[in-house]
Amino acid sequence: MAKSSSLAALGLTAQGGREATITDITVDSRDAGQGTLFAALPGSNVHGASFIGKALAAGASAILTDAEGAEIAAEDLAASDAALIVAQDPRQTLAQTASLWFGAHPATVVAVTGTNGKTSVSTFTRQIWEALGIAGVNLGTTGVEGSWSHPLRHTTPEPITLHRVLAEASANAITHVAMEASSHGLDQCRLDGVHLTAAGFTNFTQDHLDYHETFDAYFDAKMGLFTRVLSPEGVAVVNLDDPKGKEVAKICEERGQEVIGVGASEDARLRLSARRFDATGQDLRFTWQGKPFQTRLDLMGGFQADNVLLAAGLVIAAGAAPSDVFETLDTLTTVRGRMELAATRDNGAAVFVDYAHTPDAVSTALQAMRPHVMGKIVVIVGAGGDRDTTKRPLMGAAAAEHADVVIITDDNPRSEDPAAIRAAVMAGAVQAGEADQIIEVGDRAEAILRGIDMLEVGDALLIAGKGHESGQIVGDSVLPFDDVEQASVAVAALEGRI
Ligand SMILES: CC(=O)N[C@H]1[C@@H](OP(=O)(O)OP(=O)(O)OC[C@H]2O[C@@H](n3ccc(=O)[nH]c3=O)[C@H](O)[C@@H]2O)O[C@H](CO)[C@@H](O)[C@@H]1O[C@H](C)C(=O)N[C@@H](C)C(=O)N[C@H](CCC(=O)O)C(=O)O
Ligand SMILES: Nc1ncnc2c1ncn2[C@@H]1O[C@H](COP(=O)(O)OP(=O)(O)OP(=O)(O)O)[C@@H](O)[C@H]1O
Ligand SMILES: N[C@H](CCC[C@H](N)C(=O)O)C(=O)O
Ligand SMILES: [Mg+2]
Repeated sequence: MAKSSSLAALGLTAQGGREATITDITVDSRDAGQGTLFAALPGSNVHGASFIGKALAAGASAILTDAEGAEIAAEDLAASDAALIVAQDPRQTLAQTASLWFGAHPATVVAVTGTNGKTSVSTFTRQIWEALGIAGVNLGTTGVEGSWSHPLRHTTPEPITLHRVLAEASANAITHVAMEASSHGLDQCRLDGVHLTAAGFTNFTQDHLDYHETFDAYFDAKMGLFTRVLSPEGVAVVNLDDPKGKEVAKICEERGQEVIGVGASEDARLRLSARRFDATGQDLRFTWQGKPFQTRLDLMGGFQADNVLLAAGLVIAAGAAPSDVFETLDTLTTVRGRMELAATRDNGAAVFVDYAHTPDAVSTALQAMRPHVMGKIVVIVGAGGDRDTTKRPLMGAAAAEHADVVIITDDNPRSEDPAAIRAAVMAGAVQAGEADQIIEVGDRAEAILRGIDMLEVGDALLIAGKGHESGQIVGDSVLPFDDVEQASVAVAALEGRI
């Protein structure tokens, strides 16, 4: 039977107390039909209210918008008998409505925010649950992954998609979800209808200033996870080693949330006490409420250990026994495209693919490689088009500061001139000027081939920026491109195997 609901059952009150039967919900007038609730949202390009007339013509039975939207579409609305719901923040109302429309979501949902590490932490959280025999998925940049999977367009999907996916996960017997809360998603209240058990904070550095404009606005958007979405009964798991960590913990404590501090900091409840790196990973010693534990991680880079401990904190916050959680840590495997060993030359030199696409991530990833690399480090770096332009020179500078050879290439140029993006990255690299060699190779496949060709015994290459991505966005086209695949093809060609 086709689904339908009254406005009241969706928690909505229309002007004049009008009722309507809702058969579908959409934010896009082009998807509206008979009985649809059309949410006309204020957008970054246009107010969705400009399309109310179209939605009504298609048969929409109710319109959700704000006061501005009601004014924009006043004529169309007056001529229609559709119900009108005017909300102060229609995005937030939509999130609650979508939650009621799609029904129950898995009982345990945790979310993680921070500039870098969200995908990694949510993936490790899911891996720990699986090792504990719990049916869990992670949901974010890499889609829904785990015992049930589903592709996604956004890191944090808009509420209609999000709640549809959560309901489907639930119907597929998934009980636990670890999701990413992007700053765009938080700013647009995309996950406000999700009931969270716990929420995590990784770190705060520069990204997305094109959208948020200031660091303060960007930080406030992220803090919405703790100040708005996670209830006072929820548990906050906070990386205290980040310069903003203590401030985040204070914000959470003021809201009445239990805080599990993680990191090397003295105050951390889950405290990293020592780590030793070797060629294939690292050994960790840590304490939980003062009690010592140790584990082995077959993961490259100190930041991966930070992410693993945050994930362990989230799993504990969601109810698992700490000692059971710690026993699973040596089973964790590399997150796709995050410090992933993509290929090895016959001389032993390693090629890593990593999703570093912020200045901090480029420097973290390169510094993470140092203890594992005896020779020189070569990095291939670029920056995405139609994204924060101010991060480009900073990414170039981070590359030149921490690598011996820098090859500047294209990432996803999108609508921009790739040469201009490369020039901005180059300007930062040249100004930092610490690398022995800085070159520009626009074509990414050629840059990878040249980078791998430079590797001698003991050297390593980092291919930064695109991680798991399987395409390169040039203009409106997505051209097939996979860094891991290109690296193995290049190694095979250079070793004379193809
Ligand atoms: C900047 C941004 O986040 N924009 C999102 C936002 O679009 P918008 O509201 O600004 O769109 P708009 O073009 O102004 O249109 C306004 C409204 O009119 C509606 N419309 C438009 C045309 C029409 O014919 N009929 C109609 O009804 C649109 O559906 C929209 O609701 O709401 C849309 C629907 O929910 C999103 O698809 C869209 O994501 C765009 C595509 C996007 O690329 N977002 C990226 C930047 C993003 O969100 N990224 C983060 C990850 C970032 C990270 O951490 O790395 C993510 O969570 O994925
Ligand atoms: N804890 C961390 N601290 C600093 N850098 C990190 C950390 N974790 C990951 N990174 C860097 O950030 C890159 C992206 O990691 P990840 O995909 O987990 O982050 P994300 O926050 O999900 O990114 P996105 O904003 O694209 O969703 C990694 O490839 C690595 O270079
Ligand atoms: N979630 C990030 C991913 C960036 C990945 C990088 N390859 C790029 O295209 O800039 C964004 O959309 O800004
Ligand atoms: Mg992510």
